[in-house]
Amino acid sequence: MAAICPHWRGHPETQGGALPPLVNDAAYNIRRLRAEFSDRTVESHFNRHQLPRTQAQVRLALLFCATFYVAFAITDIMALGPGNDALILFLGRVAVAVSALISCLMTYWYPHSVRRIWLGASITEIIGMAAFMLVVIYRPTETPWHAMAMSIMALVVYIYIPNRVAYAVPIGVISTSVFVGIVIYQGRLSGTEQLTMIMLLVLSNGFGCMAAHRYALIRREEFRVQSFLKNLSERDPLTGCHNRRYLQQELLNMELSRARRFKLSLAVVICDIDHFKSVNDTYGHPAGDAVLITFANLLRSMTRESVDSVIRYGGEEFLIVLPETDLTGAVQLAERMRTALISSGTEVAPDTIVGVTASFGVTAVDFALVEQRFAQELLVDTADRLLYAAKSSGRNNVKSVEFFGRDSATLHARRAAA
Ligand SMILES: Nc1nc2c(ncn2[C@@H]2O[C@H](COP(=O)(O)OP(=O)(O)OP(=O)(O)O)[C@@H](O)[C@H]2O)c(=O)[nH]1
Repeated sequence: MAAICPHWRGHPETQGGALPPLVNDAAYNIRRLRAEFSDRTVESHFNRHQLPRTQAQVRLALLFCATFYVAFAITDIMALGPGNDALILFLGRVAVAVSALISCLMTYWYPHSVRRIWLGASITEIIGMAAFMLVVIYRPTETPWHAMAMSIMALVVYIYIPNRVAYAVPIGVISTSVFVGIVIYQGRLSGTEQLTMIMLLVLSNGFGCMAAHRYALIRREEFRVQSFLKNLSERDPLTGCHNRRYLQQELLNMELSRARRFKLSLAVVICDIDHFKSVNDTYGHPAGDAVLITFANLLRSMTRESVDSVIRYGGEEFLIVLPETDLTGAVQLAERMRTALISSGTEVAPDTIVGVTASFGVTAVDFALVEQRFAQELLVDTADRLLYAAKSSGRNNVKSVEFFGRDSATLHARRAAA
């Protein structure tokens, strides 16, 4: 039975080692106004990448703000004296602290969710602003101090508490407007004082917005450069496939430990274009390159996006890692690839189509049966030996064997090569 599971998706966090999407101008465009990547996949990749830092920042920022918020209750009591008014303000301040605490706890309860961080931060900010409006209403004689506090709070919302710019800006602007409305309604400031206060608040909001916007852009620019370098070091520039370095340093270890942990099957296919040298010799190196690209595209188009990985293993040799796939499924796939390659061709010059065949070595390990540990190279070596067995027995065919660990692999590979 083929065990290819078309809907398999790794958890976002366990995909930590996964490559970001290929860097191209369109995918990594930043929408200047929103200060976010225009491509949603890239934006969510960016947010996942930032998640641990965002969680740490949000916890520190909210707890720091909540502590100060509650501490300022002393000034309520000093201004209003102990009584119902001070109690109402105190309850408002406690509500902010509770909301901040819950938002911090949410970063532990939902450690993979960026959206919940934004939700928690936004709700705490809104409750904080609402509680502050109560202070403004109950302590109407201290408007200049409130205006100063409002400026600081707006800056905190824009810059200090991590949030989407698209959420922070409306929260900052609306709460500042409500504050100005209350102050004008209270009518304790002269026209000149009101104008001065409004201009100062516009200034702090403007600077806050610009700083938040600039910070969001800078972080995305950094991410774009990092992704570009990661792609350079982990992808083959000709075909866009992963390169051998990525396979050996990250991918195979990650997939093997995942398969071992969940007792799943994992298949490895190595394939190599037959008589590729003669393509180069007959049509030239650029034509050979074009054939390699066709082959790589065919392999990629026949594997599951974000699940399987196609690696350019050598010159004209490709390795495919198929998670949650047993030997039967992998052999079926290799056969489909082999026949698809026969019926495809590459136009290397006007009216010149080059057709090639390929040989395949396939192996799979079922961790429900194999408990012993083995070096990742052993699995790849087994597939490689099967490839050479396929080459020796006339090319354009598929050789396979189940991998049972060190000894059985050698035994089976020898048997298959015989
Ligand atoms: N065009 C092109 N050729 C490459 C590239 N990398 C390796 N090659 C060529 O691939 C060819 C591999 O030749 P061989 O190893 O003899 O294999 P083959 O001719 O395919 O023969 P079999 O594998 O035994 O069927 C060599 O001529 C290399 O120069 C590349 O990036 N582009």
